[in-house]
Amino acid sequence: MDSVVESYAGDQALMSVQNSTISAGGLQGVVQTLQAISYWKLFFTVVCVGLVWDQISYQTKKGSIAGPRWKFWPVIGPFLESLDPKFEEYKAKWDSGPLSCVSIFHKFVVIASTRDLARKILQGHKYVKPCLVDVAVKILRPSNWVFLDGKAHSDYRKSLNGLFTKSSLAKYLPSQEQVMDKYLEKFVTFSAENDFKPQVFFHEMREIMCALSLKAFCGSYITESQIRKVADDYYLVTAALELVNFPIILPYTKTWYGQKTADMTMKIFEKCAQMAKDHIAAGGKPTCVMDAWCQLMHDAKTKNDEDSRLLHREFSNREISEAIFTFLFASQDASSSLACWLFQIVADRPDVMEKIREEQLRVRDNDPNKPLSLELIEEMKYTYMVVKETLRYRPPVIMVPYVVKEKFPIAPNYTAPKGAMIIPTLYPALHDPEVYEDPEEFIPERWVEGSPANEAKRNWLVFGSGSHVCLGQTYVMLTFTALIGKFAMFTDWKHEVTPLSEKIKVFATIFPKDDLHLSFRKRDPLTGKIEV
Ligand code: HEM
Repeated sequence: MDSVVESYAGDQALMSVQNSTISAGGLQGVVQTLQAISYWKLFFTVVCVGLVWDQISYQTKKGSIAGPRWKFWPVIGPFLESLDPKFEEYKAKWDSGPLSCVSIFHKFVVIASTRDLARKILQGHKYVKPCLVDVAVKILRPSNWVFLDGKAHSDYRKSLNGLFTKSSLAKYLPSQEQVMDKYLEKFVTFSAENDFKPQVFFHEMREIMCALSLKAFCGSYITESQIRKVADDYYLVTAALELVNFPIILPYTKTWYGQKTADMTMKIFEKCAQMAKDHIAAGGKPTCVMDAWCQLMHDAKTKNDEDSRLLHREFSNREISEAIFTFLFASQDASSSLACWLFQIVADRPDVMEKIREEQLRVRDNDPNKPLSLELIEEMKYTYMVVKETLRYRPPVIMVPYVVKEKFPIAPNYTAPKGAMIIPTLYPALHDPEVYEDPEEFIPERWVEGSPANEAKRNWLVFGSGSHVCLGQTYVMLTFTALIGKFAMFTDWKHEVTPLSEKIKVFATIFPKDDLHLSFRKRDPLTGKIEV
């Protein structure tokens, strides 16, 4: 970099601009000088000044925190590496210091890798707000609630909280169980078609997650073919919202396909919202998130406390569809990541599988067909701990990008500049050896009540913290405890361990690098007999 700066700095153009400006002593002199220099000289002068400015700006913002001494690649910074992010590179960055930085194009990025700094950012809503890629506004639409900040955001959030309470979630379980039963069969059939030889299950895991969410959100208002269409196309939205993407939507590009898929999905949701309104208006009982929302609006009419007043207005079908789309957006990648690791980890540990199976039958009094209910899931203490430990061991979301709204004195020796991206990392806190003994080991029992892990609430950053903490966290714990329990009872699945199984691939969230090779067979839950 030094040589680049020096070679441009040596260019006579810069010198001649300065000298003649001073001697002419006025505007006329400047104009004459500019006329005298060639376009090439002017061009190189501008480039040169830009490069020097880029380095100075980087140095000023970096201050004393860890990070490259200079921007090795002028202007672009480590842009090319960011196109193919590697977990090991992220980890090296976290290990380089509690606060570190990089600069990509004009974006200055601060990374916080200790528990306390991560929490400080997540809870620092006075200084920061969530940062989505530029194109997200177009895909999720500018009117979407996720772009609200401060009081407007917290009021809107309050009106949504009622959709994810335990009592509301209990009402979505019957339709979710239907999806689980369907996919039990589907995974076995898919495996049979490949002679039960292990095959990539990454896409199947994404599909079941999408189907489970859509059923919980839209209940019976969404048809099977609509579920299939959204599940098939949803990856186009993930690809469109990758951290590095072209901010203008041009036809037939990734972002264009992403926007088309989002519009198609929101259209479906709008129709479902009207059906939910009609159902509740006719005195029907809520069975999905949309119903629950309409019921809350309906019930609020006769109440006048502060929270009910937030629901006094009629949320339009379009508004409901946009919010439900954000739930799908927030859930799809993280849930697929959890599903992949959970099925891999349990298959690789027969003792864990055995304990889950034993518990599943015990809590059902040996009736494997006992329907799912909130009370039943709450008895599945061991299975719950397996889900929780998977989330700690392989947290789906490793970093949460925020943007600095106003100068943020994050540490005694460092103030993050306005406009910078600031990223609290969640992984290091969840692998902190001071809190989790043998953090690289998978130990579900570490979560028993009263244990050091359970008491260390400040380290539990899997779902974030503060005003944007995950809205779906209870949903995640209940759904996954129920899901892995049912699969353990009714199927026997084998995982083919490859050299890449334990390696981490970053694709928005984290996945096994070999895309998960599995095979499922039917199993009799009472005798343990496996169908061949
Ligand atoms: C394993 C699954 C999941 C993980 C690990 C996860 C994790 C997270 C994290 C880390 C955040 C950012 C929190 C912060 O900034 O402090 C978040 C936000 C959010 N999550 Fe989740 N999530 C998961 C599933 C879900 C599901 C299933 C839903 C919906 C049903 C959901 C809805 C949301 C929403 C709406 C937000 C934004 C909240 C706001 O801005 O107020 N998430 N999640």
